[in-house]
Amino acid sequence: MRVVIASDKFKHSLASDEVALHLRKGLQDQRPDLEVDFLPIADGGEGTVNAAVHAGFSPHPVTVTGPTGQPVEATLAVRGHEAIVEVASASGLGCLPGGIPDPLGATSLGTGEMIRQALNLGCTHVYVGAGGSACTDGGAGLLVGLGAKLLNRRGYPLVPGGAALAELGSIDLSELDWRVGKTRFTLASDVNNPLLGERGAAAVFAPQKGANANEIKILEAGLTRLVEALGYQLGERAAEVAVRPGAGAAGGIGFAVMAVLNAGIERGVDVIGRMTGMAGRIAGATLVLTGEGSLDEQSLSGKAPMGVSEAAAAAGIPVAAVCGRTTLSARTLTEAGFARTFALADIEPDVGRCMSNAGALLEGIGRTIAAEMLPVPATSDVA
Ligand SMILES: Nc1ncnc2c1ncn2[C@@H]1O[C@H](COP(=O)(O)OP(=O)(O)O)[C@@H](O)[C@H]1O
Ligand SMILES: O=C(O)[C@@H](CO)OP(=O)(O)O
Repeated sequence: MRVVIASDKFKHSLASDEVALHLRKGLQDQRPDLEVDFLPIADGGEGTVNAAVHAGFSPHPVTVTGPTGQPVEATLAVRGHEAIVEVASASGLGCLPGGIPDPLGATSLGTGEMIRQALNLGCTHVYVGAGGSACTDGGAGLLVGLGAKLLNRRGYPLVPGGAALAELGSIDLSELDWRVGKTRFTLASDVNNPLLGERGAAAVFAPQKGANANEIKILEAGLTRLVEALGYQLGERAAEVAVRPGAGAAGGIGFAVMAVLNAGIERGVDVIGRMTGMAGRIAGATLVLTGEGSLDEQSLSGKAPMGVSEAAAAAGIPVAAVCGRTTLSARTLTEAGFARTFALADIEPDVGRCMSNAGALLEGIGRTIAAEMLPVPATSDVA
């Protein structure tokens, strides 16, 4: 009997492989006979490069400019002519010095620099893994990292960050790295939000980057100006791309890579699922476990647990969700395909203890799942 664990990270408490290890321990405490297959999964955000490396890509360390200007060590995943660039590893919340947010000033420059490194390595298909970013600059920094010139209304180079975009005078794409036009780009997105408006990058994701209500308005004005200024270069295409699903991913990096780099879009979980051979690994299992820190409305719009749930449904295998907390109703969870959902917060209501004690709580859930969701072994299976 085999159980597949394909969980995303629990942000702020456990990485994806830690989640899997604790669940496996709990399952095997209860059922030592159980075979547990660990499938690292991610949705474009944190852990995407790690999952790709598990799938056979080579890690390639690079030093790039972090979200607030300091150097950060990031990692590219490379296999043949394909590269995976993870926004979170160059321009992510985890790259902020001392963890201090900078919602107005944080830049995606390092992600652009990392794409350039991928081009230097001869890669001709670059996946840009979106999610977990610290910035809301519409990918303006990323474009600068690839050679674009952004000038303010007085003709001087624009200050980095989303707030400064309100002062954007013009964008010059003439010195964009020439290899961009010869490269295939795919946005591996964790969300399908548009760039602007109440479902946009600033309104939905800037609060988790430290922005208050007034700062959200400033960032929204900056992103609006970016679309307008790019319109002088790209015509109506700029406004068309801004409303596309995924344009609001990673603080609007989705917009820049689709509008300027002509990227196609795919759900990050589908990209990683394909690379890790998820469908084949799930086939023939008795049960699939997936999850993430917070199972919420955002999860339903294409994050890792949904991709795993769909793959399990296609193979006719039951799937259970394990999460730190969920804001979804029992009915919604069932409709999303989860036979059962286990939330750490239901066992330990104190948030601090729930975060610090996540490993032990997951082991308890693993034991419960083994006892309640797995068929009793035939007597001949028991030693
Ligand atoms: N051990 C835990 N217990 C309760 N909630 C948790 C735990 N770990 C993470 N979370 C919640 O999940 C949130 C992170 O969500 P997650 O789904 O992991 O990432 P993302 O927002 O990138 O999709 C945290 O801010 C926290 O609210
Ligand atoms: O980086 C971001 O702006 C968001 C959306 O892409 O990421 P996450 O889903 O990890 O909150």
